[in-house]
Amino acid sequence: MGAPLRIAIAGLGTVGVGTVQLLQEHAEAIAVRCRRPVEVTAVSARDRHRNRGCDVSMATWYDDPVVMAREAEADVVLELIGGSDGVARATVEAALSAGRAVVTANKALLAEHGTDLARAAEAAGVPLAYEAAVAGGIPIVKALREGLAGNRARRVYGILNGTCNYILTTMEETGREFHDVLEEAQHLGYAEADPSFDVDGIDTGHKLTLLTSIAFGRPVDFGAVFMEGIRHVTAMDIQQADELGYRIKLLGVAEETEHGILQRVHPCMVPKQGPIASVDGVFNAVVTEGDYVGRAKLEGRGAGAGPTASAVVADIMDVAAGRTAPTFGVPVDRLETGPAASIDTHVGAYYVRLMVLDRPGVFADIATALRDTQVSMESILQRGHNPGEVVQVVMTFHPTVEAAATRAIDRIAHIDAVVEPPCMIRIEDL
Ligand SMILES: NC(=O)C1=CN([C@@H]2O[C@H](COP(=O)(O)OP(=O)(O)OC[C@H]3O[C@@H](n4cnc5c(N)ncnc54)[C@H](O)[C@@H]3O)[C@@H](O)[C@H]2O)C=CC1
Ligand SMILES: N[C@@H](CC=O)C(=O)O
Ligand code: NA
Repeated sequence: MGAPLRIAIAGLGTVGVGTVQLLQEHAEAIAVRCRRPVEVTAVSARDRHRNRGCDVSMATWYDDPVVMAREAEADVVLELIGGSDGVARATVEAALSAGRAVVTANKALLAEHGTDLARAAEAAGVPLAYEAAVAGGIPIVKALREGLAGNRARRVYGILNGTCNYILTTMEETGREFHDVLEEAQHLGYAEADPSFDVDGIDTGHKLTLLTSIAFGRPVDFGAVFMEGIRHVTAMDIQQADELGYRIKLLGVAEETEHGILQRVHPCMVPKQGPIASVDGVFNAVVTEGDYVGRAKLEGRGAGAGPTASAVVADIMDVAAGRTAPTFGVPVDRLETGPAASIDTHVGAYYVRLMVLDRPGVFADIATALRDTQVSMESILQRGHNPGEVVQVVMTFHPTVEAAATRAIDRIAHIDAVVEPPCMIRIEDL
């Protein structure tokens, strides 16, 4: 048995406590596999006296995680605080400067500053590990960076936010309202400190940024990600999707196109029989398409204490066993900058729901708008017939370039009888 690997933990919330519990419960098996024990020697959180249901009495307490990262008797610093700047970033930078390995679950931090932090880790000669930051318990970072490393990536996509998938699944199964279900996801420990990061697609954008870097060997480029969340998706849309043979999922998609790498996050209607549609609740799934391997899919819990701790501990065990890899798969100076494609260039089919005054001539106005913008309609259906009242009209467009679809929807939104902004959801054959 080698010398213990000493761990300092910054942040004792959902993920921090889950990690302490896992390390304690599986201490013996972890030591056997790593050929050395793993010991928590230092901890830091906001409130020293809070009962967290886990024992950290063996560790030295630090009020300031940055001081801990600099001074504690530790080989590895776990950053489990969150946030793309402030104390989380300062903690990681202090740890790397002090030559300590870092394990973090913080996708916001890495999506914003990952390239610089990877450079700092390289300069210090220590690993910066983040399996928990992408799709929680699914070992997708390891899979892409190691298991699939021989391939040239074509596309990587998936359900990357447990909170949104939980909300969409529960709304579909129970007909409950969005806000009610969001509160439940927060109680279960799935949501971010600010849940708008979940429901507005930002968290998925952060994770997609990291997947893009690893899969395509690019520096992180969060600014290039198109993001749209799930707030506008209603029970009506979920029901319409069902009737059309689809389910609605919030997806992150990164793909090579003739215009460059396109990174997009938005709700999608996906075929019920496809590989993504059946992934429910807090589960995430990531599908990768490589030139030699073809399609590979990984599925598992994307949020919550247990699954996230599982990924944090896997990273710790890699450090303990001396298994290291460059942060994004290749050294930072080999990451290749290239063009980023705009969402306007995306080609796909579209679902559009309108709320319109039920009166003659509305369909003719819609047809004119589509003719003028060169968009081809696949189907149109009016729900109900109530002259003078508001009724729902659902359309689908044949595959078209997004710029044209957007122009068409904008024209339609300006028709007098259209009383609410149209709801558009992209249809994907994924
Ligand atoms: N909850 C989940 O399912 C998942 C969370 N993550 C990420 O893990 C990280 C932690 O998330 P949670 O555990 O859910 O958050 P949390 O809010 O439950 O815990 C945050 C912890 O950080 C501590 N903290 C905050 N500010 C501090 C400061 N200035 N000094 C010292 N400690 C401070 C808090 O006291 C708390 O113990 C975030 O980056 C999050 O995005 C990643 C995957 C899943
Ligand atoms: N809030 C995130 C937590 C894991 O990354 C989610 O819901 O997926
Ligand atoms: Na993961």
